[in-house]
Amino acid sequence: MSMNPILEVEALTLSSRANPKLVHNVSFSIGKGETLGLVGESGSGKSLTLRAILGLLPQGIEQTGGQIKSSLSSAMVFQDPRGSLDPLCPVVKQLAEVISYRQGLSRKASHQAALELLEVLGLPLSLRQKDRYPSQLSGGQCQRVVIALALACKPGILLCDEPTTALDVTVQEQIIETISALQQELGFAMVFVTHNLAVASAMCSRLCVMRQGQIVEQGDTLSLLQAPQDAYTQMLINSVLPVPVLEGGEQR
Ligand SMILES: Nc1ncnc2c1ncn2[C@@H]1O[C@H](COP(=O)(O)OP(=O)(O)OP(=O)(O)O)[C@@H](O)[C@H]1O
Repeated sequence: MSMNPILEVEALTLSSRANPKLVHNVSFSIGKGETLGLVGESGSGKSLTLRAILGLLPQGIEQTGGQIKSSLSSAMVFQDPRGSLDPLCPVVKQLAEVISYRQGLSRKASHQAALELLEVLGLPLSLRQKDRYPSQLSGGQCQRVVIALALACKPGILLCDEPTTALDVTVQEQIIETISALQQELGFAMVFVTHNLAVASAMCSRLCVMRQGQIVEQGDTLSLLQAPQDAYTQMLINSVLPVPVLEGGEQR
């Protein structure tokens, strides 16, 4: 648990009619500027936990136990970048509308702020024109826009739900670097969901390992990866494929 938490999730339980323990008794906290990773098998409740923090649970799912205390606002970067954007609205306009709504700026100032934010996110000038739509952007460029949309809310906590899963490996690395650099600059805390333990170890100071709706182990990232206490955590670490040894060469 963090010493001065800005987000405390205490004994969170999320239920649907079919399953009262989709997420069960989940507790963790994060401090200012800290990054906590949620890792674990598919369907273990990572995304639902993020959505509960955001206050946007899917229809049919309810919080039936525990509490979430947060002193700062949250914004979320979803898994599927293209699906997170309105295909019929120009990219700059989508961002300007969020800025206008969240920051109360005029139309002109919001447009200018949107252009600046897209530049910060590394979107080329050609794609920052007024008539550019999401379909004209690559997956990585869409994800940069989605991150810009989240940052337009000036969040104290950025909730990242596998933000690089839909992208190829080189673009994944660029996006991770961009998020890390922005965190350094802006100082937001993150809850970062990933299947990738290498990404988790690079991004997160602490990890929670989830299985079947529960946290089976949590702790400092290095200690947890080097000396996992729970059998499932050990299995998760062992399931990372080693880089094959090339004949006559050393393992890289
Ligand atoms: N809208 C929904 N209605 C009913 N059940 C849902 C809904 N969304 C998720 N669930 C169920 O809740 C459980 C947790 O789902 P969640 O999406 O949080 O898993 P996850 O750990 O994020 O998985 P993944 O890594 O595959 O994204 C799963 O059993 C899933 O089927």
